[in-house]
Amino acid sequence: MYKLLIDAGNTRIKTALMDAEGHVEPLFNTTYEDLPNESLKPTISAVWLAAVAGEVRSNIIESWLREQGEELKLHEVHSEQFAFGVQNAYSTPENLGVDRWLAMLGAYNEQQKPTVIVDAGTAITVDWVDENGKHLGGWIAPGVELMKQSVLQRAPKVFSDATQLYGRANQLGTSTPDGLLDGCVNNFAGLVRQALHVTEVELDWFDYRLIYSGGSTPLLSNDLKRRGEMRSELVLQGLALYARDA
Ligand SMILES: Nc1ncnc2c1ncn2[C@@H]1O[C@H](COP(=O)(O)OP(=O)(O)OP(=O)(O)O)[C@@H](O)[C@H]1O
Ligand SMILES: CC(C)(CO)[C@@H](O)C(=O)NCCC(=O)O
Ligand SMILES: [K+]
Repeated sequence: MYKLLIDAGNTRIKTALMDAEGHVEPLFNTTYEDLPNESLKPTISAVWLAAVAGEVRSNIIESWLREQGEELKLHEVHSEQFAFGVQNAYSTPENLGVDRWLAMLGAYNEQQKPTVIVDAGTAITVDWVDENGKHLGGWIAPGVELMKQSVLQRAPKVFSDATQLYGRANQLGTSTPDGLLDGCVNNFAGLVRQALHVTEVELDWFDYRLIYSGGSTPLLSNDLKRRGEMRSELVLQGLALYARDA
């Protein structure tokens, strides 16, 4: 029997299976539209869900689970004030996105070190956790795709019939579409550099862990990528802590 872990983001759904020994294996990563094409083969005993995308999208997942036939017990995880060694910085802890919460739990339970987590998906979030598991706070900024869309919506002369899919770090655009795509990617890169600046100059951390996750991470320049680890499955690792504990 396996436990099914589900990280339901605003764009994508990422899943993993946890076996009886507590080992976690990735299962699938898909969109809400394509979820009906997925089916559960192994026998599942229960489901652990982290959902940030609201009721409509949670309903899509719940109805998909019902279609899988078995009577599955669904455990929805929410952000807490304190769990698995991590102390939430929010005075209203449940307001913190459960994806951010679980990524911090996943990271801190691997290594009790000062940690910076950058998750670049629909939105870009940055969170800081110190060596005692204290969440110091974080940032929420628009994701790279959202930045592009927000300019397109409000500036009629900016268009985007780009020949390339993504912008380029450290490059200068010489057309409207390239300027827009490159501008958005470099805005993301600038946010990461600012996060490192705050970490090193304001917090005075020097030996710290930098973790990246999310679909836009490949857009960062190599020098920034080299400074961190790519760990897009950390939310699932956080869910696994709850699933193992049950
Ligand atoms: N190969 C890629 N290269 C660059 N950007 C990408 C790539 N794949 C996806 N993206 C971008 O990543 C962002 C969303 O990431 P993705 O689709 O992986 O969801 P996610 O990171 O799981 O986000 P969420 O958790 O919000 O669902 C979008 O801006 C998308 O354009
Ligand atoms: C910021 C996102 C959208 C990132 O996925 C998610 O974590 C969320 O909806 N958070 C709620 C608000 C907060 O974290 O303060
Ligand atoms: K996410």
